[in-house]
Amino acid sequence: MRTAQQDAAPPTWRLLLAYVRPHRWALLIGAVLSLLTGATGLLLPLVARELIDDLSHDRTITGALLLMSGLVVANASVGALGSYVLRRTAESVVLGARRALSSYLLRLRIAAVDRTEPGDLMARITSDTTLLREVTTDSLVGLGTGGLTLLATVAMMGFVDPVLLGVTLAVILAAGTILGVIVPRINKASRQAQDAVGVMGASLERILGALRTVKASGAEHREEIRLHEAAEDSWRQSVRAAKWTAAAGNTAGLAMQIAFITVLAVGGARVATGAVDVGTLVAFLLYVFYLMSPIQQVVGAITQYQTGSAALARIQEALRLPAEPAAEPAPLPSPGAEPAALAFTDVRFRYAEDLPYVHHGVTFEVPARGMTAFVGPSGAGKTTVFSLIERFYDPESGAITLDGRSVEDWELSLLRSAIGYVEQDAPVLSGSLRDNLLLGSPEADDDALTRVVKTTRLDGLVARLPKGLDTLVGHRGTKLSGGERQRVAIARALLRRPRLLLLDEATSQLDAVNEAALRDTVADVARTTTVLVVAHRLSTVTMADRIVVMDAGRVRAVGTHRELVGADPLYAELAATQFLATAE
Ligand SMILES: Nc1ncnc2c1ncn2[C@@H]1O[C@H](COP(=O)(O)OP(=O)(O)OP(=O)(O)O)[C@@H](O)[C@H]1O
Repeated sequence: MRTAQQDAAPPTWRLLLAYVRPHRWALLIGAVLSLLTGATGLLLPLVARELIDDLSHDRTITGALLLMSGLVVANASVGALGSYVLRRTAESVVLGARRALSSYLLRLRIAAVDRTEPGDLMARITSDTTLLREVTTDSLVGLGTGGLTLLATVAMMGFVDPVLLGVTLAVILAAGTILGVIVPRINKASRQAQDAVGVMGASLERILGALRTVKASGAEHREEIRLHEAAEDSWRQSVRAAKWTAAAGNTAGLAMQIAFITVLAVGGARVATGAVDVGTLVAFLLYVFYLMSPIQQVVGAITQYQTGSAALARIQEALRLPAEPAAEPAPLPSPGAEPAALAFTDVRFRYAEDLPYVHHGVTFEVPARGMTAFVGPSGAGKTTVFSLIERFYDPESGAITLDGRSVEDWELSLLRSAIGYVEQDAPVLSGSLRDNLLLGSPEADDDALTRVVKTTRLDGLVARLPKGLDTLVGHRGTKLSGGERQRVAIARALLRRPRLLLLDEATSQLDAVNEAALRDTVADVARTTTVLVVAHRLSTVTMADRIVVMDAGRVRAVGTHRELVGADPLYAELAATQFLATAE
């Protein structure tokens, strides 16, 4: 999902600061506590020098010992508190990123979702945001506190013996040059590892979304191989990142050991010539030893930043996908609201620039109230009409008006609240039957619910289910039959009291009794609401007030069943064949 805009994206550190800004005070407190920990540690070598001095001059060491113990205890307790504050803040940063990302993903334009893999988007919310935790604490704070402690330590070393400091810095600079080569490799490998996790998420989503088909097709083994390949790819890249991270850590560790030995040798020589005393050498060596922690912190910060910035880049990519404007949920139409009138005028539309046109200039009018059926061969563009009304996509040219006003001028939430939409495959979400029915109208009262359950003939099902409306329906409603799912979807749409009902009829047949009952329900609804049906059954078509015949992205005829059977050969053929029933 790399986009051309990525090159123009702001630098990662700026993005990271944007996530961190709301928590800056907590972060500052954590950083100050970390610095205090460092400062208490920095005083220890000086106290040690004092102690050795006292010993060599036969002075009492009780004071120095007490000071040392106090510093050690302060170091540990302030360190623990600082660590807690930082980790808590890092979790808050992750929470903020997850909130922002999940809100954004719910607003994504359908066209953007068409171009992405939902599993990959899920990985961005779950796994990539987790990596922000480390980048906040280890990286941002580590770089700040580690860097400051490093500078303070270097200053103390310069104060103790500038010559030995020169020796130490030369070794550190050499190590720094090597690190400059290693660090970009960590970034690249981390990015690829996270991309592979995304691929794995996408594969999982693909399989779990069609597990029955996968099993029925005997495709488990092939799918297993694909999953394993993605997992192994992530492993390979993570191992590569681990290799470079380990190399970076070891380079820092090795540099410190070399510095320690060099300081010991050069310092020993300086003690021998009387340039410095033993206490100074011991204090300096303690500082070299002490230097290890901030250096490792800084190196860790830089390596963690590489992993985190790779994750951050993936998060930002998702946040740059086209989305709908954020809006408060709109109120549902009031009871008895007027039905809506609809018109398409010369609408041209294609799903993407590299795809052929689906609508080549679609024009039709639907007055308020009554039922309009859309018929035509598969792929004629009937469902696309509904998608354009809902503004899941916008046409390239032409006009779509609802109540005489272009749908583009409607506030999106208001437009959608006026419409009830039943998709062809009638999706049912996991949760209870009640949750599903109330999805679009959470405020509907029990009376309305009971009425709708009755009109959609779900009452028999509710009575049969162990917990009635509160029975869980399983992932994607797998515990319901196809016909039941369809009726749930219709009930859900009706509960919204839509001014325009879009019904994409399932191609599968309902049983005769339920089909007749639903037909009556839809006919009933059409008396007070504008109903548009993509019809696959002759029984539906014959009761429509008007039929729009579509073919290859154009409207070729509009009329009643009787008119069209005689006037339009395609309709006559469809009526005779596809609808599988005899004309009245
Ligand atoms: N999201 C999409 N992205 C790209 N092309 C799409 C998309 N949805 C549909 N199409 C294409 O647009 C054309 C019209 O699809 P549409 O679903 O509107 O047809 P339909 O008349 O409703 O067909 P059916 O009766 O089979 O449901 C088809 O060729 C289809 O492949």
